[in-house]
Amino acid sequence: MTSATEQQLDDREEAEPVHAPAPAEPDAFDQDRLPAPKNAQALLLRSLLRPHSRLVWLASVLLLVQQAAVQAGPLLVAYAIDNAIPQMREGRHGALIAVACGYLGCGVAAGALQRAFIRVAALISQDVLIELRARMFRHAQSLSLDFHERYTSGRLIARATSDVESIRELLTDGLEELIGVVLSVVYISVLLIFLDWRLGLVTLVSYVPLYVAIRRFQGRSMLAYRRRSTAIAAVIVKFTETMNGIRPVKAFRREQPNDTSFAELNHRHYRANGDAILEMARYVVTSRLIANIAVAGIVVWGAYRVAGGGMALGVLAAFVLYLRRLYDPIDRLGMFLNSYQSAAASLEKIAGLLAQTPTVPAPEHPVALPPTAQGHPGREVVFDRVRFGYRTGGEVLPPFDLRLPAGQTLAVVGATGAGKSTLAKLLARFYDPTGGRVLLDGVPLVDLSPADLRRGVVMVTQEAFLFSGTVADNIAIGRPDATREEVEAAARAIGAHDFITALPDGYDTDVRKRGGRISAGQRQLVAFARALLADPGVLILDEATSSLDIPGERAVQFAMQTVLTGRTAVIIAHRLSTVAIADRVLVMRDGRIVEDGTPADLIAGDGHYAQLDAAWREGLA
Ligand SMILES: Nc1ncnc2c1ncn2[C@@H]1O[C@H](COP(=O)(O)OP(=O)(O)OP(=O)(O)O)[C@@H](O)[C@H]1O
Repeated sequence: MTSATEQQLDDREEAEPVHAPAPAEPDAFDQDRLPAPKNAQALLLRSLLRPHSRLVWLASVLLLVQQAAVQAGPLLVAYAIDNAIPQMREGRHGALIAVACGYLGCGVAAGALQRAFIRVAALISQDVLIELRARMFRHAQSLSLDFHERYTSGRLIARATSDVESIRELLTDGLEELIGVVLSVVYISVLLIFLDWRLGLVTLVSYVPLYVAIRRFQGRSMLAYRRRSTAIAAVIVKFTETMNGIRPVKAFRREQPNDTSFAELNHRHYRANGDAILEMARYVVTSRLIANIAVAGIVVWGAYRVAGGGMALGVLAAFVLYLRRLYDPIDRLGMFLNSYQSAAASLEKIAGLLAQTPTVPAPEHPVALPPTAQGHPGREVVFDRVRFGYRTGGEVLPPFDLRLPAGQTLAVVGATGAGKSTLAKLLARFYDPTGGRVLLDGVPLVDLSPADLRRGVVMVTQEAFLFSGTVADNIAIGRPDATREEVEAAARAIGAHDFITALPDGYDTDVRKRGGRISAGQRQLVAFARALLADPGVLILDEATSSLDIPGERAVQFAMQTVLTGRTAVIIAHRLSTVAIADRVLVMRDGRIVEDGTPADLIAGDGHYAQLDAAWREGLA
């Protein structure tokens, strides 16, 4: 589990001053930006757009033609000044009418094409966003437990909300303008050269300092956006972590310190945002200055040439109109680049997340579990020279062998940190051993299909988590195709039927809306009913450490015995009463099995379990 301390360390890592020089290479340990192959972003984008390739082509053609219609205007003005007006002086109005009709036609066509483009682009962007969210959800669910223990749920929420939102902003607001500006620069440059190559060349020369300014801005603003995106993720992480842990927050009066650390994170986001805006302001000032110098130079030179008869007045007028169209959006280009940078930073993070592969992969060629003996759901479990260490630390379980015959109930006891949960997690295949194999009825767990594995082994965790939905839905998670009768039968067998029917809507009570009414003991009963319905061959119970009242304790004990009947079971036991019902007890210390025997045998000895038992009994007395 990611402890609060680990989280704070992560937060502190992210809390570097914003103005500190950014590292040249992204830090691989900065978990907000997971390492990904270099072209992961491009591949992701391509894979998202591929199903819409026809629409992408259609949108491109619409935009190309629309820009051509838009850019025809100044050419028509030049024609009107240099040809239509002289013809009017001779009493011929045809050319002017043709120009006016052409201007109007281009305007109407540009509008209609833009409308069509917006509709097509909206179709593409909506589909891309839906697919992206679905992929992230699917992928995050498929990733193994060790990923989720390192990458907090707050970070995942940040990916699915603020990062997807910045991509949405680009797709729905910025992309059309960005491509429009690029297209208009290309069209206008060609037209300017066509109108007057000398002045056209001067315009092209002005692109050099503009290009330098844009590149500079892009580099700096990318860093600013990365910082901003990391900062907003930290804000979301802090927010979700605090609200998820609202009970300990209240119990330990953490409100004030939380306010302080949240304010720091919030302020960090504020500063990162400020940096991005400042970069934008610098760029706008520089690009305007360059544009104004270029326009002034071209107008002066153009005026001399018109005065000297080397250039038509209409051509100069068209030139000035085009220059306005060229340089005006260059300011806005910074803004669009900003939204592009922000989306690129987000896409980078999402691509990093999607590039993660499960460390506990499903087998390519699954092996089927053999059927169990008639009327006997239990399966044999074998740990064969198994050893294990978490990725982030040393060896937790040195090599060991363990065989559980089908139907045996094993209680695992030991001090905190002894390795009990780790052993259970290996059996549930939340992790794969670093060495050796875990076998279920002779089949290695790594060879079982996910469906067979979940039918074979079920783990009931301490917190007995309830999902939003009704009580019946929560029980049916054990077997989604179960009928209401089967759900009720499981609840009855566990002894949960009476309390469930006493709830306001019985089995249809929404556990989230009325979650407060379901006590810790009752939650455990629901979790047992769920496990009973799932009917696994092997059941792992991580017994809750919190003690219940005596009737609650009895109810849970009864339910536990019901659910264990005939199954192979591993119970991480914290109560004497639980160990007493086990066929066998395993005592663990520092990852090693130090005692193994029946409860009676171990009590009769003078080992660790005998001492533990004596202490328990003393406590009870
Ligand atoms: N996700 C993890 N990453 C790294 N180390 C871990 C992780 N989970 C547990 N550990 C370490 O592995 C060792 C065994 O932990 P484990 O949770 O299996 O003990 P336990 O006996 O179940 O303890 P408890 O009774 O407190 O739950 C401990 O040293 C613990 O710090």
